[in-house]
Amino acid sequence: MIAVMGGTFDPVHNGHLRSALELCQLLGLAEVRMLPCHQPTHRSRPGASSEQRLEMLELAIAGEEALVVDDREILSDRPSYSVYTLESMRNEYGPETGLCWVMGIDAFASFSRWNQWERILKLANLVVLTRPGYQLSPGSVEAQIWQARHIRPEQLPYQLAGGIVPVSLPSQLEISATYIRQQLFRGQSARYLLPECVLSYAQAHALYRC
Ligand SMILES: Nc1ncnc2c1ncn2[C@@H]1O[C@H](COP(=O)(O)OP(=O)(O)OP(=O)(O)O)[C@@H](O)[C@H]1O
Ligand SMILES: O=C(O)c1ccc[n+]([C@@H]2O[C@H](COP(=O)([O-])O)[C@@H](O)[C@H]2O)c1
Repeated sequence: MIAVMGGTFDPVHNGHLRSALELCQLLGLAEVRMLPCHQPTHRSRPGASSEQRLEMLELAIAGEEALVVDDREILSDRPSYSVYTLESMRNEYGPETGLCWVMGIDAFASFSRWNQWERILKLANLVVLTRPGYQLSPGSVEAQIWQARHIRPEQLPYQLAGGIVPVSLPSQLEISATYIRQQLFRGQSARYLLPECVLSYAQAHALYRC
């Protein structure tokens, strides 16, 4: 089974890293693939370039066997639609490999607005990480999809795609890249929210400043 956590990672922080590591342990996976997007279609242009976000991610996970960078979106010159990415992964890993797209429930809350979301569910399972303070709106399309498709983590090895697996990880670190960027814009410290090497990189490259 292949698990991939897509993100803008502008910058990557301990909320992403700790979640990916704990998920890897919880599901008994060899690794989680960390996939930075290149040209986000759903949000404004990131503060750091694709190459800088990729370099920060590489620094952050250096020496951690359970986390692996997947640079396929950055190497591709087209808009970063997850459906294309999952098609590419399906072609690479073949029809018999289970694929899991990992996301926070905040991201899942707008899943019905993703490009070809129904096709995404034909290509992969969704692993949705619960986060304090985030809930699906009752009656929303996402709440209906959730209701219709949720499965338990133990069922994942037998389901190649189409299931939704809610996961509550032990660490629920309420860290966001938005807050980190705000701290740096204000000239305030962002220490302990992200790896020191990533913070040093951001400072050395004058990222997230006015
Ligand atoms: N602290 C966290 N704990 C668990 N999942 C997270 C956390 N922060 C982000 N995620 C999830 O990681 C994925 C990538 O997130 P992203 O790169 O947008 O980070 P972010 O901190 O939410 O950034 P921003 O504040 O810029 O929107 C998304 O699926 C998101 O839900
Ligand atoms: O394909 C889409 O339409 C789509 C819409 C919103 C988000 N995504 C992907 O979801 C991942 C998390 O997005 P974000 O904004 O939380 O960093 C990232 O890999 C995005 O490319 C994808």
